[in-house]
Amino acid sequence: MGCSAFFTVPGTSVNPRSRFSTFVVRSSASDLPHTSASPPQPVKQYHNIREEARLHNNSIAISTDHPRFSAKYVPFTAIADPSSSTDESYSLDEIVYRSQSGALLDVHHDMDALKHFDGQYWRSLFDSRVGKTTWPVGSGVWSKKEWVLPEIDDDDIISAFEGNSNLFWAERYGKEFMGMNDLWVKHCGNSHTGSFKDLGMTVLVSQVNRLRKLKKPLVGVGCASTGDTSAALSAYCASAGIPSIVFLPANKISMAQLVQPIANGAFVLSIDTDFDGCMQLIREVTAELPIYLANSLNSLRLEGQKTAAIEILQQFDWEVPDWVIVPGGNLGNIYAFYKGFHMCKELGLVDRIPRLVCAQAANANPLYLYYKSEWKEFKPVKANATFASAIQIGDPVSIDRAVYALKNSNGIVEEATEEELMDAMAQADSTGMFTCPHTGVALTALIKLRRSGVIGPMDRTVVVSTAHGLKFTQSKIDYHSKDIKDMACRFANPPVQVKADFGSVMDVLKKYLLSKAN
Ligand SMILES: Cc1ncc(COP(=O)(O)O)c(C=O)c1O
Ligand SMILES: N[C@@H](CCOP(=O)(O)O)C(=O)O
Repeated sequence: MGCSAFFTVPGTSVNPRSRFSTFVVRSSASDLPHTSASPPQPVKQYHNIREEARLHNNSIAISTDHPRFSAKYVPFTAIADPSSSTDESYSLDEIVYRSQSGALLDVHHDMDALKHFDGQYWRSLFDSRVGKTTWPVGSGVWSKKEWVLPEIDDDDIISAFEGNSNLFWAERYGKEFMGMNDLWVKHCGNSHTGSFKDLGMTVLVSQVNRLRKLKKPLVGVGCASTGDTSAALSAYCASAGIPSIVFLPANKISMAQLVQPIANGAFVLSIDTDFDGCMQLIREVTAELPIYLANSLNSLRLEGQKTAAIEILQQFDWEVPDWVIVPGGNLGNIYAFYKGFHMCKELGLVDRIPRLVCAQAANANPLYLYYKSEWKEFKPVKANATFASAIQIGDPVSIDRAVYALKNSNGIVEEATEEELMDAMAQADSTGMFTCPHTGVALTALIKLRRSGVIGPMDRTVVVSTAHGLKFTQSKIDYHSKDIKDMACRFANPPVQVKADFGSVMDVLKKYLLSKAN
């Protein structure tokens, strides 16, 4: 390169006309290694995408003549019943999880400020950010930053460019098993730690990062988990260099989920109880120790999770699907979906919201029972073992949020037995997906609602797949080995043992091809 040689950061290419060109600084010759092969007049480049964000303020790419975007905590009761007027509210920089009366909190955005721009403006802004590596708005969550955590400094954000997950057209599954042409699966499990929890955890851990810089007394972040929250928490904390502490119910989560926080350096407590027991313990512990609570009881999480709903609308070019089906456990996510859709309607991006379906495992179905009682009386249940182990939850913390979401979306609750959910998962896999058992629960709800005619053949329907199937391989192995007590495993596809000789291989292959030719 002679005199114009560039001294580059390894692994980066230097294009002087790139958006990074303002960061190229000519170094003095004495800064540089001098060999006879490299003459001493290079240019040193030390850019990175955070620095670029610092200079350009990528997220507030909006003119300054608008009201300031802001958000605060308010009691959820004020959202659910606006007539119960209260002026109780808290800054997002406070460490608070419940209202004075013990109610859940909600992150409330200054909607008047957001309404300064019309729906078309927001659609174009969000669309312009998809598929980029711009910090932080290249993330599917932070591309909606003004609606998520508008006041956080881009520099405090901890992101793995989560979100922007595939919305899969389930063409063959839809046609062959559902008689549908417009069936979609939102693969939220195709994500950094393999579940939708990344969407919420980037927000929560970013805010913790900010709180620690503000010298708030927080030594670490903790959660109770059925395996996915703990994986996301430990990964984002590890990325930020913040200690994470996870409470796991002993022997109730998959091996793949258990190894995630271990690998990411979390302090892992395996506790001889179920998820509800762990949840109770983490609530007590976070009230006593400088550990920030990372479960969805903390409404910050839902701000990130709601972006999956916005993303679905965006992926359909802002056309609203008829149905969205979400598996439910602790019940934060169904509300997050509702909130995302509702904000899009309120801010004029769309003119209606989809009907929501929450799907539960029959072995852990407190919401389903409540729905069936026509919302008369909620009773927590003792959650029994289920292959959908991440939703083995009997006393969901977000029950009030879920009921609100369902009532306001003309929603439905369905349930799936173990056999139903495993068959649905296997059937979906046989058409090219690799789903988790929780997705099997959601697919079962779809099967039932199609069978009863509630969901029509032409209805555009989205099934939310919440985790990657690779986290749950043991359940698939058991199913395909027909190794599950009292389950027919109708769609099992076990491997065929065959002798290592040409004749034996030919015999089994001919038999197989004949069965396929018919
Ligand atoms: C894979 C998976 N699916 C679904 C859920 C249910 O989400 P929520 O607890 O928000 O209802 C969870 C966690 O609870 C999960 O880990
Ligand atoms: N499935 C969850 C259960 C906890 O839910 P959260 O959303 O309240 O953290 C998990 O993976 O731990």
